[in-house]
Formats: sequence, structure tokens, C-alpha cells
Amino acid sequence: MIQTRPRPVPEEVTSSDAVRLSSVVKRFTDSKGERFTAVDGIDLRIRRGEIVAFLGPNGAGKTTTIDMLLGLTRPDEGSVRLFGREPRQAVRSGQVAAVLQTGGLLPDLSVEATVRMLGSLHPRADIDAVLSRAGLDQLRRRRVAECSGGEQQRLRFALALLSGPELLVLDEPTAGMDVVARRDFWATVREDAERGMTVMFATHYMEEADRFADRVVMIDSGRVVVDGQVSDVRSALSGRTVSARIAEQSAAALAQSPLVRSCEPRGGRYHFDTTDSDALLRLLIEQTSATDIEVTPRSLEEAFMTLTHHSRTEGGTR
Ligand SMILES: Nc1ncnc2c1ncn2[C@@H]1O[C@H](COP(=O)(O)OP(=O)(O)OP(=O)(O)O)[C@@H](O)[C@H]1O
Repeated sequence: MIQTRPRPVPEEVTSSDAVRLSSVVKRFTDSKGERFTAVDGIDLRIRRGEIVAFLGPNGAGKTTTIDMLLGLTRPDEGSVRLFGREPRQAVRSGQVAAVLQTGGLLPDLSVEATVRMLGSLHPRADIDAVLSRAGLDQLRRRRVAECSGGEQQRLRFALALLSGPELLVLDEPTAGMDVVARRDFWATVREDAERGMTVMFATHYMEEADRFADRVVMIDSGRVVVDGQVSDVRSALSGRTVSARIAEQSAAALAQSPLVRSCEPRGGRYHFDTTDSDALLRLLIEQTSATDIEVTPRSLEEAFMTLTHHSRTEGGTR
């Protein structure tokens, strides 16, 4: 079942947990000197071998959560454990690796020299295998400065693979890649995931979550608003929008129907987000004088927008 609120996570950390965030809170000071809550009590448990997409609009708190997960910053409240250990310990041991949006690459080194240099820190790293897994075979001699944004991301991915991590954390790894590069990148990550690696990735692309993840965690304003298996989220959130020209009073009455999840006036029409478009159509035709009726499938993107909007109006934000 899809959960639209954070699921309660038992206190103990079990050996099957790769990630365990308990009531994690992070506050910052904004440009006016006021404190605000960027991450507002996130509970999250990721089991070994899961592939989890971490979604949310700009400023939702994804990067802040990932930074805490990797031990780059500490939460103000709550706790973070990776494989039952402190994040820094797990990262230092190579059990956990990350591909972040920014990250120091030396522009004058070649791709291969970069991988070899960092590979020397991991005695058991197989440099050739890593280069090939990251799709860098053809780019070995290219200077980092001459690599495209997408190629540099693949290089960061190769560096993350060097330690043979059990958990890979990717923060918008395909930002800046074209469609083909994105597809190739995910094919490579999927191969690694199939060998049992746990993967958590933040993305803006709903389609990447849909195609690649087992589970989707959506956050908004620092809170989890959806947590569920991709197929459940898809079927629970997808649906149809029925729109029509209709009198305000009739629209308000229909909006009270259990068939209607939300109703919005736009462009001289009312747009009803519904779980059962056939039943709503019957109501519109039989009980109102609606005209110019249209039924359109609702994308996950729209569903997410509706959901995050709801969480804002219901729960309030900072
Ligand atoms: N060091 C900081 N100091 C002050 N505010 C910060 C700091 N880091 C992040 N923030 C703010 O915290 C909020 C959450 O930011 P975060 O980068 O985690 O969001 P995000 O979901 O990763 O967004 P995006 O998709 O745009 O990368 C934003 O309002 C951001 O401006």
C-alpha cells in the first residue's frame, strides 16, 4: 500500500537495514537571519538491495537529507545510521559511496589517471572493470576538462564504484545528461543494482523514478509525503482529469463528491482530479449543465504537484 504520511519506523536498527533515518531534523538560517526547518522530522528505512528514488520539488530538502545521510552534516535532531553504523564510519570504510552534484575532479588529469589515482586508495579495486562498468572505456585518455557534464558524472560514478560499495547514493546523477546518456547511465547502475547493491537516488525526473526504482519516497517542505512501491504509487496517484465548462455552484457541489480528489478553476474551465472518471462523467451529464467536457490521463508529475500542494495546505510549512 502507498503511504501518504511518514511510516512509523521501529526504534531498533536491524541487520537488513542499509539506511535508517529516525525523526531527522535540520534547521538553517536564511538570508534574513531567520531560522527555518529544511528537514522536518524524516523517518526512512531502506532495506538492503532496495532501489529507492528520492523525489521532491526544488528546495524540498533532498540534498540536505543526503548530506546528513553521508555524514557531511549532522542533524539538529534525530539519528542517522547506515548498516547500523555512524554515517562517517560507513563512508570511510567504503561500504557507502556517493555521486554528488558537485565534487572535485582535477581538470588536467585524464579520465583513466583520475580513476587510477583514487583507485590507489582501495587496494582491491579493479580499475579496468570500473572504467568499463561506468562506460568510460572509450574516454580513458580524455582530459577531465574536455569531458561533457554527463561524462564527468560517469567519471564520478566510476570513482564511487572503486570501493565496491554496498550502498550507492546518487544526488541528481543525470543532471546535464541528454536522453541517450541518461539511458546508458541507468543501464549501468541497474547492472550494479542487480548484483545486490542498495541504491538511493535523488531526481527531478519522475520518469527515472518510474522506470528505475522499486520504491518512491517523495518529500516536500522537508517532510515525507509519499512512500511506497513504484507500482502502488503509480496506480494510487495516477488517474484522470475531467474538465468542463460548468457553473461555479455546480463545480463546488461536485468538488464535495468522494469521486473528486481536487477541483481547480483554470482557463475558464473547472478541472476535476478523479479516481473514477466514468462515474464523474455520469454525474456531470445527469446532474449539471456542464458543456465541452474533456477527459485526460493524469501524469505522475501532475499527481505529485497535487500531492505536494495538499501537503502544504494541510500541514503548513516553515
Ligand atoms: N547551508 C545552507 N544554509 C542555508 N539554507 C540552506 C543551506 N542548504 C540548504 N538550504 C536551504 O534548505 C532548503 C532545502 O535545500 P535542499 O538543497 O536540501 O533542497 P533540494 O530538495 O535538494 O532542492 P534541489 O532540488 O533544488 O536541489 C532550501 O530552502 C535551501 O535554500
